[in-house]
Amino acid sequence: MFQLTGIRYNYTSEHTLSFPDWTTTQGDNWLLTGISGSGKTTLLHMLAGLRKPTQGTAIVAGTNLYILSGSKADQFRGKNIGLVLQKPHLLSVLTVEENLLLTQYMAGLPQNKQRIKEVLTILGLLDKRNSRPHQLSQGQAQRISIARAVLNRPKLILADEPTSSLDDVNCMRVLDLLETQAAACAATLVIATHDARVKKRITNHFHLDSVQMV
Ligand SMILES: Nc1ncnc2c1ncn2[C@@H]1O[C@H](COP(=O)(O)OP(=O)(O)OP(=O)(O)O)[C@@H](O)[C@H]1O
Repeated sequence: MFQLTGIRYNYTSEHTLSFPDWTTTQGDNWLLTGISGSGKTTLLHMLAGLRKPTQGTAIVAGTNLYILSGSKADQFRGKNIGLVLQKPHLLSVLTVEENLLLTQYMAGLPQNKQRIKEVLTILGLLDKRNSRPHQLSQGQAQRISIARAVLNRPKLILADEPTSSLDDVNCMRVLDLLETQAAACAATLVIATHDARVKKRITNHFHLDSVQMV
């Protein structure tokens, strides 16, 4: 599904992160683990095309990610990659439904309120479609960010510490949602986490050994 080769990232000239190569198959679920500072978030951002590595290539869904730029990169990401970040990053001036319409628009897809209704129904949030982000609980906002990530039926879903601030019940609920929604899209799912509760559930592990500095 994706293939990362020879990836390095420089935050500064003295600070280069070097990542092992990584290949996944469509529909696999993966855990991305490693101690704090080992580069999990940096790697997820590169997989999403939000950061370009200093060296290396990423083929995602058959496309060479880093040769895309501008609106082409945005549209590719919007159609093919669903992102669940630590904080939901919903636009506060828009309602839940408007945030999701924006997700379709950014991907260059036609407005599809029926699909929004379907996803909100699956996630138990249809009654929140006219709410603004500040009117949601933390758990509800987290589920909206999952709704946004799966809305365009991506081929790859990336989640960065999606459960770290959740209690056990909500942790399992979020994992169930991520797994079932990824399966429904036949997407590859990558969850970056420190959370031992998540580690028990997913068998494929990609571990960043230590801070990979060269
Ligand atoms: N904006 C930045 N400028 C300089 N260095 C950075 C920046 N962001 C991250 N780093 C460094 O890059 C390394 C990897 O950071 P990253 O956030 O990817 O790690 P992580 O494994 O996700 O950590 P955590 O588990 O604590 O979230 C760390 O050494 C960090 O200090």
